[in-house]
Order: sequence, then structure tokens, then C-alpha cells
Amino acid sequence: MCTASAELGSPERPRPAAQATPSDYVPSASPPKRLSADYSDPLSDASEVTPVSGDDRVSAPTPAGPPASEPSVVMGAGGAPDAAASVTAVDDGRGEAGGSGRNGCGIANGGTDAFSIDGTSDDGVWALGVEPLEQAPPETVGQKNPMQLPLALDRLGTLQAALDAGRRRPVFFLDYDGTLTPIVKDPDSALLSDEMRGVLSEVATLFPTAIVSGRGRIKLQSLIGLHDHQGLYYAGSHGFDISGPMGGDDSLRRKVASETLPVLKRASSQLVATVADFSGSQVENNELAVSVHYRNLVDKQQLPALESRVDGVLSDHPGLSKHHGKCVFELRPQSNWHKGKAVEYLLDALALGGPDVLPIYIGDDISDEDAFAALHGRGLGIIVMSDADVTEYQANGHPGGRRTAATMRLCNTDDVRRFLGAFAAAGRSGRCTGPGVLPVDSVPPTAAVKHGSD
Ligand SMILES: O=P(O)(O)OC[C@H]1O[C@H](O[C@H]2O[C@H](CO)[C@@H](O)[C@H](O)[C@H]2O)[C@H](O)[C@@H](O)[C@@H]1O
Repeated sequence: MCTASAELGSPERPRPAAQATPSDYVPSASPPKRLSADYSDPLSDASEVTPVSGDDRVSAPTPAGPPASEPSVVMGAGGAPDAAASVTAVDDGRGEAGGSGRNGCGIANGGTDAFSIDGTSDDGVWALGVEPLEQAPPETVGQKNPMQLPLALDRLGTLQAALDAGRRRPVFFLDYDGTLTPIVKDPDSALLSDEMRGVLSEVATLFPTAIVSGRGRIKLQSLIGLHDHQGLYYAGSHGFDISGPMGGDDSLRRKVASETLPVLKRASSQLVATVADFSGSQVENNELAVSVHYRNLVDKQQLPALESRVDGVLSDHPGLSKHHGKCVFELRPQSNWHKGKAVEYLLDALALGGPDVLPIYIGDDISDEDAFAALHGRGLGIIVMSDADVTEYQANGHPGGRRTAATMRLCNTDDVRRFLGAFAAAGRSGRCTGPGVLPVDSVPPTAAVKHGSD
């Protein structure tokens, strides 16, 4: 049994400053100008343009089938200015409205309904799941109990109606592991289902969409398997490696802290050697990050010793810092860059920072918290978490469970697919597309699916 982050109780160690002074990425004020902000690499002046080699341990996903059929989601009425206040329930295709107790999902809101968003707001921010800044001062961000958050599927009608009422369109940022694919024992077996691929393809055709993952970018693109899709952006290695759609305009290509690549390579080799005697451990090279997995560690008693080995390698490389994820230690460039910065960068670079856009970030792991926090007051953060995840947290010595900066919850990857499918259906029918964006008849058929690597 194993979950998340920091279950070893070993906090991220404070590290000496890296070689160069990290500079905060400060997104430009709205309305954004394309590439107007400070996009300098926090660790280096060198602007990266060199393609990187892929990780060869992951085989190409199985060929995708036809796009998933349209999820049978019935939208709430939309378009009317007061629609946000009038829609309260949605049939999500599971034959029932209201989400409590389904799919092992548990009771949303815990009875407190701290995020009562139905029709309580003049400006609709609650209906959009955006927590008004004045009601959530920065020090409270990241302090919510995920299991008390409203279920996003239950708020679907309200959310879409509010988007229509405000003539806003969503922009999706999606984590990979635990969000688009279920957590599995073998990282190489976390393959995208054809159904999810179909929904993702359609969503990315209708709305700007980025995959934001701890995986190396090349591996990520291979796993996603939508190589010809012109609407999918990627941020691999926890946002350290960003690119535009494959085969398209790659002016977004951006690699942060790339001078640490040789350091990470050395650290990776050291880790492989030093954890070799820990049966069941696994080192995964994610290019600008390296993971040491312990989900399959045969002797769980060895975990503290394994972490000590990782710390030993870390101490050899002051340019790196250690992080925790689900049954994984990760070494990344020590830098003030993370998934949240990547999201801000993409919003700015794609001129999507305006009031006509609602950024929606969906993720399950600790590194996704940076993105939830980055969207605080301006977007919707949705954590993927089930009752089983909570049980695991508690079993790992965290009776209080995890805290989050997200404002809504989805229970599992099936619910993520339903949620995305509902937006695909809405977009197809011309809803949630904002003012004058993507007239329905201009939407091309689902992008071709091709496998391979670049
Ligand atoms: O940001 P993400 O896309 O969520 O990537 C974070 C890590 O995900 C992967 O590990 C996790 O998923 C594996 C497959 O389900 C699971 O076996 C592992 O225990 C999880 O930690 C990936 O393998 C890591 O390299 C990523 O850093």
C-alpha cells in the first residue's frame, strides 16, 4: 500500500541556492501580449532549442480505435444570463444526478458545503469554481480537505451554464498519471485508453489543451499518441520542457534549466547503481527530472534506507532538489519553476489570460498543487482523488490526509473522462466556446491518431 508524497515524513530539504539566481516567472497582466512576460530560464540564459532524445523504455501505445462515442451527458440549460443560478443538477450518464456515494466517491462537501457555488454569486465566479481572492487569502491556499470539495461532475451543468452566461471558454491543463490514466504498478504500463484518447483528441480540437506531467516530454507525447494533433500542448518534466503541438508551430518550445541535463544524467546513473540492491525499486529517467519508484519495493522496511540513498545522490548535486509524489522520490533542477509556472507561461504565451477564458487544471499528485495554486482566483483546480486514496494516505501515517489548493474534485480517471467528454459534447453543440471562437462548422473531424516518436 502506498500513496503519496511525503509519507516518509521527510520534508523537502532546504538546498543551497543553485548556480544562478532563480528569477520568478511573472505572468504579464491581462490582456496578455504574446510572449510578453519574463520567460527567462530561472537557471540559465541559454534558450533551449535542441530536440532531446526519447526515453526508450516505454513502448508505443497500442493503436487507438475510433474516437469514443459521445458521452451521454445532458447539459444544463445554457446561454441565458441567469443560467448559472438556475442549473443545479446534471445527468452525467450514470443514470443519477448528484454525486455522493458513487464510484467509491464518498460524500462531497462533508455536509458543510463550504463551496456552495450554485447561484450564490453576482459575478458567477463561484459558479465557475473560482474561489474569489478576498474569500481565500493566500495563506489559506492549499489547506482544503479534498474530500470536502464539491464533485465537478455534480457541478457540470452549473459550470457550463456559467461559462455560457459569461461568454467564456475553458482552457484545459491535464496531468497524465493518475488523471488521464489510472495509477498502476508499472510506470511503463500506464497507457492511455483508446476511449480517453478519443475524448482528449476531441477536447483539444475544440478547446486549447495542454498535458502537464512529470514524465519526460518525448515519452509523454508517445504515451498520448496524438502526434498529428494541432491543438495539444505539452509540458513535460514537471513543466521544465514545454512544446507546442507536434508538427505545428513550435514557437512555444521552451526548456527551463536545461544546463542541468548533464547533472541529471549523472544523478540518474548514480541512482540506478545505488538502488540496485533494493529489490522492486525502479529508476525512471524523465529527462529534466529523475524518479525513484518504490511502489513495488519488496521489503517495505527498506524504504527509509532507500530514501537515504537518494539523499546521498542528492548531496552530490547541489543543482538538484528532491520532491515527493505517489510512491516516488523525484530529483529535479533546483529552480523556482514547476507545473504552476508552466501553466502561467502557456496561458500568457497563447494569449489566453483574458477574461473570456477559464483555465481548468485537473491533476492528482502533489506536484499538481503548484498549478492549482497558480490558478487561485483566476481558474478552476480539480483534484482527482477517491476514498481509496484517502484510505491509503491514512494507512501511510497521515490521519489528517492530504490538503489541496483545488476547488473541486473528480473521483477517478473515469470521471475525468466523463468530465472532458461533457465539454466535448458541449463544444460540439456550440456551447462553452466563448465569443466568436471556433464556430461549430469550422471544427474539423477528430484529429488523426498516429503513433511513433519525434
Ligand atoms: O505529473 P504526472 O503525469 O502525474 O507524473 C508523475 C509521475 O507519474 C508516474 O508515476 C506515477 O504513476 C505510475 C504509473 O501509474 C505509478 O507506478 C507510480 O507509482 C506513480 O508515482 C511516472 O512514472 C513518474 O515518473 C512521474 O514523475
